[in-house]
Amino acid sequence: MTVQKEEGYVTADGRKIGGTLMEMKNITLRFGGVKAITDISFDIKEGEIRAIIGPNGAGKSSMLNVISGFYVPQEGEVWFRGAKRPPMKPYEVAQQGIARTFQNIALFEGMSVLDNVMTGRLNNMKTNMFQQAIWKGKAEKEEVENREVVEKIIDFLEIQSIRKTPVARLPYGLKKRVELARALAAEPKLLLLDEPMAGMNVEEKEDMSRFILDVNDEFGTTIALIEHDMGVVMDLSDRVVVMDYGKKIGDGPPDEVRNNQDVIDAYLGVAHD
Ligand SMILES: Nc1ncnc2c1ncn2[C@@H]1O[C@H](COP(=O)(O)OP(=O)(O)OP(=O)(O)O)[C@@H](O)[C@H]1O
Repeated sequence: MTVQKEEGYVTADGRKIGGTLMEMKNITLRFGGVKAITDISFDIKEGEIRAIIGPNGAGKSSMLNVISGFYVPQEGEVWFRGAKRPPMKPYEVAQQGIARTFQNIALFEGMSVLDNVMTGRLNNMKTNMFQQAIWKGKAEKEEVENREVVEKIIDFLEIQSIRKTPVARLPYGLKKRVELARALAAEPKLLLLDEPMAGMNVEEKEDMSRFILDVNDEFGTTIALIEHDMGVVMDLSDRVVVMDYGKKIGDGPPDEVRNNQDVIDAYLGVAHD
């Protein structure tokens, strides 16, 4: 088991990483007889970019789904912002400040980019539909505030020119960027990215990498991601958890993980499909 440290650290490039934001303690998740995750512990610190990697079927998606509240593990504890999290619905987890993107894009294809990004703010709205109907002023003020946040993110991700375009008409790489914009619109404390580069060409991957780094830098958003592209993972991440057959076989900065013999055997050095 890893030693959990409360304090932060300074990265090789001089960024200050804060204390523990999330802690997974001895998580075990089963689907019937299949153990997708076996007794895994790790933490995510404020402001860091944390990757979860491993061969196909290692349990990465299952772990992301535990973090996002989609699956409740049979054993173990999930701690977030210093408190043990009781079993929660995904929307409650979202309200706590955890947003995510999906492996297969999950946008409203017929709606414009702007409207899609606005849906990311639904959890942040204080007035409900009834209040909006009878209390126009307050709802209008909220709408203006929401618009401001959304426009800032649209500018930041450089998608101003397509804000009125229906998502269905966009190329794949831009759709992925719109999905990132929608997740950011919730102003999350922790952003989960499920294979953000999957299916992208080299140029699209470079763009996405830059945006992920800029989001982390500009908004201070803590990011946890699953990714198959090893080059991307090693370049982007501050620390990496490596899973294989549901178990944790490595945990540390990219250079350390890269030289871990178990990791080389399981994933990096050995062809795996
Ligand atoms: N809903 C489910 N029902 C039953 N078994 C599942 C379910 N989801 C995952 N599994 C099993 O749990 C194990 C881990 O799967 P998971 O999808 O988490 O791995 P992964 O590392 O994300 O894989 P990939 O890289 O291929 O997406 C696999 O053996 C998988 O078949």
